[in-house]
Amino acid sequence: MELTKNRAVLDWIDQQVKLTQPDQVIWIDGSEQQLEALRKEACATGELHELNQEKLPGCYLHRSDPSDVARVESRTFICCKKQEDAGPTNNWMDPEEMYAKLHRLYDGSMKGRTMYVIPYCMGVVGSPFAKYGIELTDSIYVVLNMAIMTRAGQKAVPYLDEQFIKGLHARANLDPEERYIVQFPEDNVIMSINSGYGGNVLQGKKCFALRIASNLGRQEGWLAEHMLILGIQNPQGEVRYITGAFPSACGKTNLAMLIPPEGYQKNGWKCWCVGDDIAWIRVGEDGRLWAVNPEKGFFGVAPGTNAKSNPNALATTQKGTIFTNVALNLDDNTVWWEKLDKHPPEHALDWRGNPWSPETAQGPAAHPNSRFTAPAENCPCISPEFNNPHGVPISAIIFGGRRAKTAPLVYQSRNWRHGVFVGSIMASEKTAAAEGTVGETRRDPMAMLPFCGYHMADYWQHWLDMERDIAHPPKIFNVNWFRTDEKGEFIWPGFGENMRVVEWILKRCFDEVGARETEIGYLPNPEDINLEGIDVSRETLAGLLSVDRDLWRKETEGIHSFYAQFGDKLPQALREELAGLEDRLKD
Ligand SMILES: Nc1nc2c(ncn2[C@@H]2O[C@H](COP(=O)(O)OP(=O)(O)OP(=O)(O)O)[C@@H](O)[C@H]2O)c(=O)[nH]1
Ligand SMILES: O=C([O-])CC(=O)C(=O)O
Ligand SMILES: [Mn+2]
Repeated sequence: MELTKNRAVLDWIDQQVKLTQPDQVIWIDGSEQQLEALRKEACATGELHELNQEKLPGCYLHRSDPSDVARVESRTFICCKKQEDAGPTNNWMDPEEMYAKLHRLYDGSMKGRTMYVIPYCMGVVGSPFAKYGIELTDSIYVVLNMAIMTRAGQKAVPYLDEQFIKGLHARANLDPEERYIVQFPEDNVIMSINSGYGGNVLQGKKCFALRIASNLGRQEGWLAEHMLILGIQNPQGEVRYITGAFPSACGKTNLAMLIPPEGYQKNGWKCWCVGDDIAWIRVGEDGRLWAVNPEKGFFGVAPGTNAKSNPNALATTQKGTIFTNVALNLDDNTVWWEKLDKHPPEHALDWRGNPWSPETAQGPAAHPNSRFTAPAENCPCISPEFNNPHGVPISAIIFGGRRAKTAPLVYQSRNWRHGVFVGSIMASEKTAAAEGTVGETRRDPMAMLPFCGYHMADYWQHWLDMERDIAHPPKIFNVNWFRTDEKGEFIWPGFGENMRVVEWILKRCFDEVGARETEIGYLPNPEDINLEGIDVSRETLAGLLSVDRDLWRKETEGIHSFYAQFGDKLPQALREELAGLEDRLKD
């Protein structure tokens, strides 16, 4: 039954029904009863596998097509009227041409299938900062994931107005050559086809909350960012919030759920997770930046998650979770992935569904980009502010990536403008979160390369312009947990121990510690990072905090060639920041 009489909504749905020709149309009301019926149906068809309900209540396993396991950046398009508005880092096609192409692909694509209508809200329902959309999909997997990741169903319906975001997804025949993830920012339309993988087809996430929302943020004066939001409570009971932008699979979920080391806990430190992937950030009436997490769940990387690295994430996945492309432990009908524990299951099916055992293994049991979709409310450290419609005030913004060498453990930018520069030159070694060669270094400004829905240079200008409105800007930092030694091993223990760096960052924000000025920004005096209780010597730390002038000179060459593609559009402020850095690196 239709959940609304809103003509604009119904007319648009009618058009999509005519195009895709499903056998039936079902509105998702968000009720547990309806979702449970869909889970049953998906289990009957093999789309989901029910896991051990005693050990993992409400948990299911899904295997995607082996050709469809990560975001496909080469098939992701920003279709605005002028190519120049999409910029050199986005794929572009003329909207009319793209609509024509897509209409051919969607034509009759839902014949014999059901179209589900998912009304949903990004943000807290009814909040002045929330945004609403509808995703039409023929995939139960998408419905069940959207129900975890967004505030979906009846409750979003009264808020669907003229500006609602229109999304259409069809699995079609999963042909990788005809796979398209398309955003039309001028029409607030999202269309994805021939994929069933999360990041491509859970449209609330990257398509809406980043690519479309970054456009809305630019028009309306706010920022949509690929950032975690973390609250840190000190022994005095004050909670301070930081956001962090790291590229995909570079540690946002892990930092967002950080558990302070024992010594810190004894002294009364505690951390709270507000968000692990996306932050919508606005200037508050008090002149500070305030961040909300528009999502309601976590779509997190499974491999590497374990009781030691991220016990909060592991606990979050123990009920009501959908696992995608992990291994199935046949001994007790539970899940397994690399590094979950030391003992791989004796009898297992790998992520493709083929028999797998540690002795005969040809490859990993779980896909390196296998994921869990888990409700945020399961998280033991979920912030009491999680549902606060105004969000939380931000003291620091952290950028970071995987760099084996160049970037030190942490440094602070000189000011907002320099901080925007530091974000714009972010680089990281590629991970399995997207198609392509793992390990190659690529520039990923603000971790937004695949997610910025307009011209990257205009986006930097928007960041620079925001300064005018922020009376009390957060301080901006860069971190790198991933420096390696000669043997290629990580030098810094990372994970919970990153608290030591976060403490220094907060002290800087509240003028509680000094720093030394270097060519690239302010670095900690090594004695100011607490090393109590870890096996890291002062010398090792000094190494992690060193700035190799030769490497940085090479780095500036890389920045030049990266910046070159933006031509005249590159903000003058960033040109000047680069020149300043080069100057300071001269002998
Ligand atoms: N060495 C080291 N590895 C880390 C650290 N934090 C996270 N990782 C590893 O990085 C990988 C991805 O981490 P996540 O926290 O899931 O990454 P994310 O940024 O949330 O990724 P997306 O969901 O793709 O946006 C996992 O394999 C982690 O084990 C750290 O401090 N040190
Ligand atoms: O979108 C996805 O597939 C998961 C994600 O968070 C990312 O890749 O940054
Ligand atoms: Mn992400």
